[in-house]
Amino acid sequence: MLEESAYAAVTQGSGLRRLAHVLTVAGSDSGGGAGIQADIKACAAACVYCSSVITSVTAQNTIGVQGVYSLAENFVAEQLRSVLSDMQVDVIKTGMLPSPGMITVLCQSIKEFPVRAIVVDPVMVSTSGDVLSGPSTLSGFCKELLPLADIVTPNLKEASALLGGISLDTVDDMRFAAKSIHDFGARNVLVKGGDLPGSSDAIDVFFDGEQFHELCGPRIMTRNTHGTGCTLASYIAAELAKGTPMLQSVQAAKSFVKSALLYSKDLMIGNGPQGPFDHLFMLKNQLNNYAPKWTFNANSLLLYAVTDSRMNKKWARSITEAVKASIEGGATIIQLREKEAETSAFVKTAVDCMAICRSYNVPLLINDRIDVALACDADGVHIGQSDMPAELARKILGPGKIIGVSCKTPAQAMKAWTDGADYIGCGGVFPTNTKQSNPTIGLKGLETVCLASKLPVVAIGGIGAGNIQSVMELGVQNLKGVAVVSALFDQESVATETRRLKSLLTVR
Ligand SMILES: Cc1ncc(COP(=O)(O)OP(=O)(O)O)c(N)n1
Ligand SMILES: Cc1ncsc1CCOP(=O)(O)O
Ligand SMILES: [Mg+2]
Repeated sequence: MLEESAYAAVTQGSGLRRLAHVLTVAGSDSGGGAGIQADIKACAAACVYCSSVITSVTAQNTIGVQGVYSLAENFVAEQLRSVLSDMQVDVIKTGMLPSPGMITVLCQSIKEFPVRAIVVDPVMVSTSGDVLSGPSTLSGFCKELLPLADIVTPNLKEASALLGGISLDTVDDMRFAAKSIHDFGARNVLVKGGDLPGSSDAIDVFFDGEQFHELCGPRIMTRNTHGTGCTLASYIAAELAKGTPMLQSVQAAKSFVKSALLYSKDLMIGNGPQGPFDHLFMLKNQLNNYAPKWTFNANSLLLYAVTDSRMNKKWARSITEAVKASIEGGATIIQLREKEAETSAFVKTAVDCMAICRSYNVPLLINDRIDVALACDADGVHIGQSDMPAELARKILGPGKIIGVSCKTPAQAMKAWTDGADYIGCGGVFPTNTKQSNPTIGLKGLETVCLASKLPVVAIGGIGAGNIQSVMELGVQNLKGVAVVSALFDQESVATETRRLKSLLTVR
């Protein structure tokens, strides 16, 4: 998942690495906003290698499609053979497939050279309204390609076309469409509701054959939406290629498209009504808000130091001194939990602590305060059930920041995951004076939440030298560490106590 290297670098016996690899089979957009060009940029943004088989060349710009020149089917077959017989493709993503014969050729290649997943974007009509693959391809999509698809991503028009032209006007209609398209054999269906009238939000319906998920996001008011469908499908393919699970891949792709549209909303490329957006926006954002999410490594949860200004005051040390000592003792991630600090003092301390943490390459998170996290360019935030909702925090912070959410139940853990969190903090495990009115869940409760969580977990609450090993001995694979306040900071020597806990965590 996230801790996997963005490059999905598999170190092989020889020391060689390989990149996660998406093959896009799609049409070229001379304007560069959609088609093959969008697919390659989306994969590049997701740090995934992208090879390309071109099915058709379009003369296209921000005004519309001026011409389409489709390649001979046997030459598409030749391109497919060249790539698939030589390279280790993880995922195939399909876009414009202009003829039934092209679909047949593709399905034959998929059967001859199986890959880990197939993502089908059933491109039929361009955003400007021009037909890119006509009704003659419908049967090929439904009968040949969809049964091979791991996910298909139609917009409302495409979903309607696949279902014989039915009208789709409500979210209930979209659910019906998702289920009906699933019946063609696609394992997952994402019906995109961007065009659904009468709603300020864009609602997509995801169906995995058992459960429906409504994925809501704000409608971003911009002319620069050309290529969003291609980009979404390619980003899903890229995430799948890295090993991310399906629903999470869809969410990562939605989050990426949203950030790209927001970043590009005032761009002006071309004079027509629909402009392209900037896929590689994160390369340009010096503030790092859009830095790729893979900077989070769940192993950094191992010894998680959470500060407390009252305790540090009691022992006559500053927060910066306490943070530095805990890192020198072996803390692997820091959270500034300064409940009583005034905003300006908190920001100043946070900026100083960031400088320390950066110099040691240890991530620093801010408790509760998204504004402070933004102000000091922290690595992320930790929020509780009554703080800013994680989904909103993700919207504000973008995909590049770490978000942790406190969870006591499997349902909360599931929600944290669908909201786009990176890890959960689970507890209080044992009673503690640091947070007295907090109900405890015990080791059993911790185990239950870990087993239900799709995210890495850090245990918190009353943990110290006497019980740290009983926590880690639970031996649940996604329990990555312990978060500690008083056992580090209500002590005379922070470095000594951190070292003691670290050695207990690392004994074999
Ligand atoms: C790692 C970690 N886990 C849980 C918490 C608790 O956060 P929250 O529920 O928001 O309570 P407060 O810390 O705000 O009192 C945490 N801070 N860190
Ligand atoms: C912030 C928090 N959330 C759950 S318990 C807790 C306090 C943990 O403090 P300590 O490590 O001193 O028990
Ligand atoms: Mg909180």
